[in-house]
Amino acid sequence: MPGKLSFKDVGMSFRLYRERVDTLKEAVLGRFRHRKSYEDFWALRHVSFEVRPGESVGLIGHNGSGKSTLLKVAAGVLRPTEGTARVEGRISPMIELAAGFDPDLTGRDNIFLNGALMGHSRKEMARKLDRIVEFSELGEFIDQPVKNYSSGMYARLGFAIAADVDPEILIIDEVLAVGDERFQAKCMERIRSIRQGGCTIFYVSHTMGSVTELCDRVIVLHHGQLVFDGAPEPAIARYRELQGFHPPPEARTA
Ligand SMILES: Nc1ncnc2c1ncn2[C@@H]1O[C@H](COP(=O)(O)OP(=O)(O)OP(=O)(O)O)[C@@H](O)[C@H]1O
Repeated sequence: MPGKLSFKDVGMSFRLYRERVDTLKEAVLGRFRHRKSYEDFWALRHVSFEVRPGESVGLIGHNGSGKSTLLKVAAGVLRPTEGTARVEGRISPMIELAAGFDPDLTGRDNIFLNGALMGHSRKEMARKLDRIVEFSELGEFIDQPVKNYSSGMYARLGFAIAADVDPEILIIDEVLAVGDERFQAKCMERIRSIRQGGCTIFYVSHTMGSVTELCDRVIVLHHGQLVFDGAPEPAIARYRELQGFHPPPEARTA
């Protein structure tokens, strides 16, 4: 059964601590300023949307617009400060490189660890192991501690696991960006087939071509607010307009 997601008026704030910047001179002159030593920063505010079973939804926005934060709330890694985020179904998050990996364990052991986190028994994971290792193309590195991996190697393993644990909702963050071109193409192929299998997909990317290709619908975040939710083309146009970006005609869908 494909899963679904529902966000109602979700807000996520972080407390940003400031260092006091009063200089000695200011102190001597008695010009103390009483500043707050922290402020609350809303990375997401009033975000509401639904992802229905089997839908493939894209999430785009400028750097720092709140995409990863939204995915972390969806995956239950962060609890929203306001509102409610509901997830129905087994979610397979590929959020940030190395999330969910224990750096001291080998790639192989991390496959079992991630499988367990997803509710799979050791026996089930042992059945999937060869396929995951083969897809990751890590070769003998699979028996090295993952702290020795490059970012591309992390991404390969992360993707290979997430794509093979029979998710009901597959969350894909920008991880593909660090893989080399050939591996990216292989991942896209796998995502297409997972999508055809009816899995619900939530896809974050800065590569508009892949968003257009993979997504039925696209959500645009801008400074933590949801500013558009609709068809891919107008969503991308809105995103570019907000950035004041006008691509040359030949790059419009790239
Ligand atoms: N743990 C945290 N503590 C404080 N601020 C945070 C924390 N996590 C995220 N932020 C801030 O929240 C904002 C949104 O960050 P987020 O990583 O969600 O953006 P993003 O859209 O995924 O960006 P990018 O495209 O660069 O990956 C940023 O200003 C970031 O600095």
